[in-house]
Amino acid sequence: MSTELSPIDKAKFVAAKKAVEFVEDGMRVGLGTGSTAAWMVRCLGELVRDEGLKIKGVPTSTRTAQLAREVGIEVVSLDAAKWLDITIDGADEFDGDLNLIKGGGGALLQEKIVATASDQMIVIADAGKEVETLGQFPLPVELVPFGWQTTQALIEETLVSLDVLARKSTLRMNGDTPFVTDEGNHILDLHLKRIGNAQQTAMVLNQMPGVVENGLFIDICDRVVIGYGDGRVEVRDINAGTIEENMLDFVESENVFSDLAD
Ligand SMILES: O=C[C@H](O)[C@H](O)[C@H](O)COP(=O)(O)O
Repeated sequence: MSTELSPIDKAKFVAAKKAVEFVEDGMRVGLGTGSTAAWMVRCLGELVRDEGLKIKGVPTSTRTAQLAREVGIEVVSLDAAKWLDITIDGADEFDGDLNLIKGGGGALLQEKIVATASDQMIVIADAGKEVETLGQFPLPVELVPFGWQTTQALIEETLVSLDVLARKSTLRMNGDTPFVTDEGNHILDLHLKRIGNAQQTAMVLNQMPGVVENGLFIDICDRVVIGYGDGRVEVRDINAGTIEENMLDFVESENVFSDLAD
């Protein structure tokens, strides 16, 4: 079974497998969105089914909510949970300070609300997501549909004052129509190449009328679990640096793989 996985999927899987070790019985858990987070939801589902782990999961997208229910996790709303013990989510990029770019899958708004309402946020990622400076991955910005072109023009104008290398932006599409988020908004992807001051960029973007949220997660993530294609995992803590490195076994979770729908 494991030989069917590409090295990148193996890396995502081992990161997810390691991260669920931080989830304890009775916890309220924020469930991220994306291909890496999907592994984590499946691994949690396995613990719920096979080991009787009792958790309440707060999903960050309709996709994740559906998957969580499929694998047997009790799903509750954030308002019902009120506060979360832990959130585990993927990322598009992370830097040495564990600041992130998220939103490649368009779920950044719910993801940021959920992560911010958690005692700790753990990011799971393959090693290729680590960057020296954020910005090679296009920065997603969620916009209300009303007047989005005006908002885009305002953003492009304002980028001139920010420490970024490039300033192109594109509306994310879903075929011939604009992509629509779970909250009914659009996503503008900012092709900045290098974001010199991520905190300032995040603040300036969020002050603009029409902008709902941006994909920069600054000072939110506590730990990153980095997975490698050969099964190695590294746990990096915001305060303590690398706190654990080991190898994980692919075979023990064959039932997680066999559940895979995509
Ligand atoms: O909106 C999507 C999320 O921020 C994802 O967590 C992020 O795009 C990473 O996704 P993946 O694990 O599929 O690379």
